[in-house]
Amino acid sequence: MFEHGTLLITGGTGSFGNAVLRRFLESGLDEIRIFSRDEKKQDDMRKKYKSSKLKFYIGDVRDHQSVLNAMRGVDYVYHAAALKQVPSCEFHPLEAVKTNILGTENVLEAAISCGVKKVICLSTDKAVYPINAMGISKAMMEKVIVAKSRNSNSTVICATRYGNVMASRGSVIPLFVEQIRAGKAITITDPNMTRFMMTLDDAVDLVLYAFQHGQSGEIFVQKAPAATIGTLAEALAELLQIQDMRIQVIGTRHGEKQFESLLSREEMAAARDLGDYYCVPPDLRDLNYEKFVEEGELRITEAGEYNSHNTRRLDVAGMKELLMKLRFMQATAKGEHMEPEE
Ligand SMILES: O=c1ccn([C@@H]2O[C@H](COP(=O)(O)OP(=O)(O)O[C@H]3O[C@H](CO)[C@H](O)[C@H](O)[C@H]3O)[C@@H](O)[C@H]2O)c(=O)[nH]1
Repeated sequence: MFEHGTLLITGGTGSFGNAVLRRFLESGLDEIRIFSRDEKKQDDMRKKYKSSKLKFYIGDVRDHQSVLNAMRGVDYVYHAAALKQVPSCEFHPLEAVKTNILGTENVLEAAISCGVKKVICLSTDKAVYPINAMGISKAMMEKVIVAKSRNSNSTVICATRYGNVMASRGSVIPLFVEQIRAGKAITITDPNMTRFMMTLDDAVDLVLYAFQHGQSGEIFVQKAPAATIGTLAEALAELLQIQDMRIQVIGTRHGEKQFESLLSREEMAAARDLGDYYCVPPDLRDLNYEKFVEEGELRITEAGEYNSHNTRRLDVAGMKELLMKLRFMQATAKGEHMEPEE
């Protein structure tokens, strides 16, 4: 899709950064810059990809100067750097503010001042009706994105929002597999809890779509099916041919929702349905606030949110089919060991 140019990936050593990089290495880009704090992971990537297109920048999105140094001469930015662990953000909320909110401000300001053409920022369903510090900081990040997009004529700024990425590092699927392999009981929080189920490949498709079609201030949302955790556990047991799987119900963890929402009611009222995706246009009410204070909208009253309880629900067969699209599960079902999806 890119004929030429330079792409900067913040958080480029993480799973999203890596997945996007793999796709973009085959594009016409001249240079791809990986920006992260992690020297060791950068070195691993250098050895793994062995590409002269790749350039590595040590820095932190919290440090404006380090972002600016990496931004000069850049055409496109994929901003994936974030603190994304729910528990750590809960205990250290100001760290989430610094990385997720102020770090994004730094990236966008640097991009605007360096004349970058397009920036795509990564968000999460936990930013919708947020209840934990990670989600709240990502919700604020989205507000910063939309506010910045109002003031920037030359740099297009968009976001993509996802549900859970299946089999990502530290997530429930590799955990259940590990527990099953060790002959332990699997620890289910609540068998009726639902989550959107999405592959990393789907996530990358949405980034490409946003780079191609996004207008400033738009948030692109991946439509996805959902499943209960009980269904997920049953599907895994069938795929791994476990007859007598033991289950321990441990209860809901702190900061955890029974279901996730990908679009709020207000957003659903305004969203464009693009088939596989929704596009939420920016709120362009001007700074006079008149419409905000004095006018309501009936279409908001009539709309309903889009969440993992009311989206298409996978049964055990559907869940198995989706799981088997993952390289991680294909290897696991054959009894091979594979690291979680990167
Ligand atoms: O032992 C467990 C762990 C999880 N779950 C359930 O499995 C689902 C998914 O849990 P994950 O931990 O895989 O994903 P979360 O939705 O909790 O959030 C994860 O993905 C987020 C990114 O969106 C953050 O990275 C976060 O820290 C990380 O835990 C949830 O319903 C959870 O209750 C269990 O049943 N048992």
